[in-house]
Amino acid sequence: MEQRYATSPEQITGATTQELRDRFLVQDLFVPGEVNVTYTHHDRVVLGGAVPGDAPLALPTYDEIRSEYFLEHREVGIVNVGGAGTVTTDGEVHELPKGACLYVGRGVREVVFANAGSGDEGPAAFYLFSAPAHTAYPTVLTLPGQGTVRELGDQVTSNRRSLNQYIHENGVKSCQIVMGVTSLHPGSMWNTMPAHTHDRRTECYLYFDVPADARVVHLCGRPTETRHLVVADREAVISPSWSVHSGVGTAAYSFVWAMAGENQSFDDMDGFPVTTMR
Ligand SMILES: O=C(O)C(=O)C[C@H](O)C(=O)CO
Ligand SMILES: [Zn+2]
Repeated sequence: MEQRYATSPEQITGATTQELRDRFLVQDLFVPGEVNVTYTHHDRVVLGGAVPGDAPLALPTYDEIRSEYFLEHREVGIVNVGGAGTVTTDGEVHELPKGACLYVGRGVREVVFANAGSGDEGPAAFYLFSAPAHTAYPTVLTLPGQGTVRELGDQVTSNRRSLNQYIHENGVKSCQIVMGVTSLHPGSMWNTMPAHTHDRRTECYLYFDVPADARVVHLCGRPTETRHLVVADREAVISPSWSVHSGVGTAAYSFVWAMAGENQSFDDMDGFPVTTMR
C-alpha cells in the first residue's frame, strides 16, 4: 500500500511540478489482475483500483490498517468505470454495469471482483474509495442514473454536466463517504466551475472516459494561489480540505468524486467566483 502523508498549503508554495504530482496525483491504480491502493492521511482515505482478469480478484487487507480484513474498521464505495462486472460481498453477488456504485459497509469480510462478459468497454475496472467507519450500514447497489441527479452549468459557458449523487445524506447511507459520478455533456469541458473548497472534507476525483489523446488540466491549491496538474484517463487527484478542485478537459470526460471528513453535507462548500481566483 502506498502511503501519502498529509500536506499543508504552505508546503506547496515552491513545489515543482513533480513534487505536486507526487503529493496529489495517483496513477497506475488500474493494473490488470491486481488490486492497487493508496493511503492518504488526509481524512485517512484509501483510494484503489481493482481490475480482475480471467480469475476473480479478492480485496486483501494491509499491514498499514492493522485489520484482520479490509472492512473490519472501514467502509468502501465502489464504482465500475470499465465493462460489466460483479462484486461479491460475503457470498452475495452484485452486478455492476459501467457507472454503477456499490456501497459496502463495515464488517463485510470478503469482497471479490470479477468480470461479467466481454463487452465494448473492455474488462471491469472497479474504483474504490474507503474511509474509517464507526458502525455497519447495509451494502447497497445503485445503478447508473438511479441516484439523485443534478443538472448543472450551461453549454454557453462550456460546463453543462450531470451530477449523480449515489452515497449521500439523502441516498445510500454511510458513516463518512459521500460519492457520485459527474459526466460532462458533449462540447462542455469545465467541471466544478465556479470552484469551491470544503474545509470539513477531503475530496478525491477519479477522471475516466478521458480519450487517450486528451488530458484534464485540474486546478488545485488555495483559491487565491492555484496550481495545476495535467491528468490522464483513470488517474485520481487527492484534494485536501483547503484546496479547490476544478478542471478543464481538452475533450468531454467523466469523473467519480468522493469525500470523507467532518460532515456529509454536500452543499457545505465555500464557492469562489473565478474573478476572485489567482
Ligand atoms: O461538477 C461538479 O460540480 C462536481 O461534480 C462537484 C463535486 O461533486 C464536488 O466537488 C462536491 O464537493
Ligand atoms: Zn468539492
